[in-house]
Amino acid sequence: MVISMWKNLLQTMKERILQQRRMSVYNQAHGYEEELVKKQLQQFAGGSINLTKEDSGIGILTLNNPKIMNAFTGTMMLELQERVTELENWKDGKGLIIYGAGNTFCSGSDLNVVKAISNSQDGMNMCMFMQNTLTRLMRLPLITVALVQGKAIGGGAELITACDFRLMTPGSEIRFVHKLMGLVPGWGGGARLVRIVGSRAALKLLSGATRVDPERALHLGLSEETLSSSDEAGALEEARAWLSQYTEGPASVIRATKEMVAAGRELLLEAALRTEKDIFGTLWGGPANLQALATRPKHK
Ligand SMILES: CCCC(=O)SCCNC(=O)CCNC(=O)[C@H](O)C(C)(C)COP(=O)(O)OP(=O)(O)OC[C@H]1O[C@@H](n2cnc3c(N)ncnc32)[C@H](O)[C@@H]1OP(=O)(O)O
Repeated sequence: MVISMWKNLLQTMKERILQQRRMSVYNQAHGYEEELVKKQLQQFAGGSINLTKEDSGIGILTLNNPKIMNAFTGTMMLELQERVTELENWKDGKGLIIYGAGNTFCSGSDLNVVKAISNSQDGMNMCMFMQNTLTRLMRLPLITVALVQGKAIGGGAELITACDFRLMTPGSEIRFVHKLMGLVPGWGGGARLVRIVGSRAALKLLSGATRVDPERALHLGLSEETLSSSDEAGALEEARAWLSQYTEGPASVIRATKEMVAAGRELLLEAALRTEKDIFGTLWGGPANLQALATRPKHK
């Protein structure tokens, strides 16, 4: 009995690790040693990443290091990974809002960390760690929204591109300042930005280190809407209401919809079509489908 429970536990852990590896971009085959990277990031402490999971199926992820405009310390990078793992295992989740404490989004990587790991190998390790985490965030079966108040700068601008949607508050700004730091994006924000706004607009925003205000972001399709509130509580409430238009209904259907769109976005057509068929198969004849049929709805 104990042995079989132990075997089941091992099997579950193995499946979870395999699933995370499939979701990630880098593993040992790419010379990426996650445990070593984690040990190094652990040395740069400060701030936190907090997650609350609401009964409505909406999660709220807070970047919390307001003294330095929510810049990412090493431990915040580690905590972000932990929170993403928690969200991957949240089976009732439907949506996620990411925002920054203290009325501003995030000013990228903590410059103290940037200076301390300024050799190429350490930089690449940090880049692979963050790309893995943000890719897993992007692939969550949740509809994700970045609520941009204040500034989203550098790595903060990269983080918002890992969300499905962006909402901005009046006076807020998105800015890829990498060029001014002698860099290009490294957390996957360059590749994702091209897919969101197209290569010409992305090239302008990156090579000009351009300030993007809410009006320009709307015009580029980088933001969905400019909210009317500037204060934290009001903006969060507006973001919740905006997201709830898309998360109403059974979790199984919302999650399947996001997974299908993510496959369409990332895979070649034939693979995306096969994935769509597989996802369809999980819903057809299922509880939400049968209930809808039983109530004979008309979609007037
Ligand atoms: C692949 C990842 C690439 C990266 O993310 S590299 C990092 C890119 N980010 C940056 O270079 C941001 C540098 N900071 C700034 O430009 C300005 O602080 C910023 C964000 C425009 C805000 O300007 P202001 O509104 O005038 O506020 P401020 O400068 O007085 O900042 C308030 C306090 O926050 C600190 N801070 C802001 N961003 C930081 C960061 N990334 N790392 C470390 N500390 C940071 C800033 O030094 C200031 O602290 P203090 O009051 O001087 O002690």
